[in-house]
Amino acid sequence: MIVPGGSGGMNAWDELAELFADDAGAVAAVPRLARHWELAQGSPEAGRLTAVEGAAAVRRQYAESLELLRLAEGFLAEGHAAVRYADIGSGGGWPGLVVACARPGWEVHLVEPLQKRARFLDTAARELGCGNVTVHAARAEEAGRGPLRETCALVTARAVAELRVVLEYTAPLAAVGGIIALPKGSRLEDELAAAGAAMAALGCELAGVAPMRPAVSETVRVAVFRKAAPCPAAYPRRPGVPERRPLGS
Ligand SMILES: C[S@@+](CC[C@H](N)C(=O)[O-])C[C@H]1O[C@@H](n2cnc3c(N)ncnc32)[C@H](O)[C@@H]1O
Repeated sequence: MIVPGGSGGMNAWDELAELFADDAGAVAAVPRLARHWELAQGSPEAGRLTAVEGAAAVRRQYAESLELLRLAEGFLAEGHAAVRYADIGSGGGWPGLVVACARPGWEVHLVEPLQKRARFLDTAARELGCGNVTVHAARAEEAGRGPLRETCALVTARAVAELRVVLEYTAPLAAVGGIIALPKGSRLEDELAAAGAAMAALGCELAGVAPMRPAVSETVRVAVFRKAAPCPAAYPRRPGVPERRPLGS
């Protein structure tokens, strides 16, 4: 468990490095992640990026992002040294910019429609020396019809929408055979039960549900989908439609 820093003992960033000690990329990224946190807190252009503070932020934002990466990689095909990866609704950069820091060899695309957040992501990526990041100031429904369509080995989205909606945001970007990894809380079973029609329409299969290690989160599990078939041209629907009329509703 990550505990608050303070006088003596390990601070939360040291604890983060220890939690991911077997991931050299994550350990090497920790100083840049700490710098990202400073930038996020001090960014007037990005507005209020996260409600959590201090050591809790290190666990909620950074450990959960790295854990999502760890679990998703378990589902990626062998030989994924260079991966095109997209994060939808990146907000202040969780998990997309965290992954970019931990996997500098990956091509990372952050999709975030709010201009001030997209600007923050772009500035932060440059400040952190993440030359592998492209920020798309666009909605998922737009990005899913652009050059990224069906090209990504991995797509994530954290805290963006309910499952059947976020599948329509993410599935069009995943290559056939690619992985969509979505962290979810206690409503996962209900959301999965409601997502059957969306999965079938979008060419996705449930590959597994992977709980985070308790030291990272007692509650978050990652629903992992494999893109089994090409996404029909009808998806994603026009901006706003997936949320207003979720598939299967
Ligand atoms: C609650 S925030 C989560 C941000 C970040 N993923 C995190 O976990 O801290 C949701 C984000 O999704 C973005 N978002 C909402 N609808 C979207 C859409 N249709 N396409 C892409 N991003 C969207 C919002 O602008 C916002 O930044």
